[in-house]
Amino acid sequence: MGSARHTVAVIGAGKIGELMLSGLLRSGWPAQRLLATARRPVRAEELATRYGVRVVDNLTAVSEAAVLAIAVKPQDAGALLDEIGPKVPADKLVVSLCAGLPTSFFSRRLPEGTPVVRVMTNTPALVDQAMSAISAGAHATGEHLALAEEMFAPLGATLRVPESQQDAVTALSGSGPAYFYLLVEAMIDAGILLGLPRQVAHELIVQTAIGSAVMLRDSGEHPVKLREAVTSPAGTTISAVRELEKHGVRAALLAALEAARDRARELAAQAD
Ligand SMILES: NC(=O)C1=CN([C@@H]2O[C@H](COP(=O)(O)OP(=O)(O)OC[C@H]3O[C@@H](n4cnc5c(N)ncnc54)[C@H](O)[C@@H]3O)[C@@H](O)[C@H]2O)C=CC1
Ligand SMILES: O=C(O)[C@@H]1CCC=N1
Repeated sequence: MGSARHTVAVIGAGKIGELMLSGLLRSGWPAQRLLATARRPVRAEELATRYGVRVVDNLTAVSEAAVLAIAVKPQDAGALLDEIGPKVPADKLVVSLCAGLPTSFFSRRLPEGTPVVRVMTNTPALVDQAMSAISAGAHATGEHLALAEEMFAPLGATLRVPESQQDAVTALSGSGPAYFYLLVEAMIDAGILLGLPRQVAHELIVQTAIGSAVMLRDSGEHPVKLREAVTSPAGTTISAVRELEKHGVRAALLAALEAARDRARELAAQAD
């Protein structure tokens, strides 16, 4: 499939589809090489005005685009594939962004030989800090993977993973931003409990989150080492850590991510 600047159609441009469109545009992908589809006319109008891309119906997208990025909810993928599946020429690349759905879900509904790539990205794509994990399905070659990487690299980091890891990836990095936001929200509430004005608590915690994240990425140190460096003997941090352990925060995270992984599997079973 060669290099970039193929026409990419985002089928079902909701939250994630819009992030893809805006990221590709920021990276210099020409607007005339992007198409989007939407169910509601108001949404179509909004996307066309905001991004200057053509919003078309699904079948037009299928015939005009070289790459079809499927960004509908997993629960809507079956109906979408009933509509477009038989009409997709086998030389198109189908890129699924859907949580849970294996590439075989698409392959079974597409003409024999159609390449399918599965990508799990996340919402920090909005600030070019996404984590996108990319897997080849049946008929997807190295070239198809490279093209998918070319589309997602401008949105942040990319990583190739075996498809068998994608449900776990979804639990970790796909849903991951939500866990961090929840932690931040809870810590801001704790600041209120301690008597700080909300705005002050917000500023303290957000900058602390950013600083900690940059250190995690750039210091090369294991998180245990970074935490130990904060934890003074008989100090404040260890008192807080004791409470976190007492309340089972570590076990809660293990159980939470396992539940997210299981939900991804359920979505696939329900869609089939
Ligand atoms: N929100 C997130 O953080 C992430 C979501 N995903 C995946 O991305 C996909 C989309 O998720 P969201 O953007 O959050 O959902 P969303 O509901 O915001 O977007 C889906 C869009 O698809 C449209 N749609 C549904 N059926 C359609 C059809 N037949 N033709 C045209 N448009 C159709 C809907 O109207 C909606 O605008 C899901 O499969 C989800 O698993 C993946 C990674 C992260
Ligand atoms: O909650 C969800 O199902 C989607 C997939 C990963 C993040 N959001």
